[in-house]
Amino acid sequence: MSALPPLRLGVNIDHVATVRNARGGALPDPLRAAAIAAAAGADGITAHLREDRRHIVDADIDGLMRELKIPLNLEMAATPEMLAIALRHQPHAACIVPEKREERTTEGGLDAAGQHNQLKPLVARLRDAGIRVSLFIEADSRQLEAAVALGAPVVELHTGSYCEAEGEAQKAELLRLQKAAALCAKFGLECHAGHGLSYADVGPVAAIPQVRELNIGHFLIGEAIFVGLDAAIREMRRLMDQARAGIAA
Ligand SMILES: CC(=O)[C@@H](O)[C@H](O)COP(=O)(O)O
Ligand SMILES: NCC(=O)COP(=O)(O)O
Repeated sequence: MSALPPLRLGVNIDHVATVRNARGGALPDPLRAAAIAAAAGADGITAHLREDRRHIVDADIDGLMRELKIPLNLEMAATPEMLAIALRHQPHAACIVPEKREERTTEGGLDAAGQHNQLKPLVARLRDAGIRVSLFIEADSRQLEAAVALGAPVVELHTGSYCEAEGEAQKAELLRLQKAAALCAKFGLECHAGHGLSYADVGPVAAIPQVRELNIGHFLIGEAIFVGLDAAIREMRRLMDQARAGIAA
């Protein structure tokens, strides 16, 4: 197999802000986490400005745009408020994610097919502003076709079901991701993946040749409590590169 394109690691710093907000103070500072992640080899930072600001808040996005030396991928719901914020900040990328106030975390992919009319103008506005638009969707051909119809150049495949499954069920979920990633190449979509990934399950997803970027957060921030953020990121990077080397050989 010819040399694969590099696999980027986006570090999601949401849950540094979760710990900070637990006491309502300024520490731990998500901006410090972003700087450590960049120094540890992260290719980008992902931050999810939720409508309820349960973790990342507007001032965090202001600070990241002011200080970050690597690309920011702003995760956002498809709302007029978030569109205005994205257009004001002009981050490198914006990833449109579904949001429910009562959810503990993202529970599934965006229904790009069912929300075509709502999403079309929003995707166009972001693209016209030069922001790389991705849609956080299920590994499903109908959603991939919808992403093409919407003019989104990138999709991020939801890996939550894969991470939660075990045994034969996890193999089936991995096959779903592999097939969707192959369809991305056929459709001309750049393929990313994320949600729930850990050391234990990142390898097979990193080994999908069409996947160009993984966005990983919760596990890394949790691991950082025990080994430090730099070491956690470097180990994730090592596992990703090891998996990638295995298919490039
Ligand atoms: C879309 C996704 O899977 C995550 O990037 C998202 O940020 C999860 O939401 P929380 O970070 O609030 O758990
Ligand atoms: N889009 C996925 C992401 O940014 C991180 O998800 P998680 O690793 O925090 O579950």
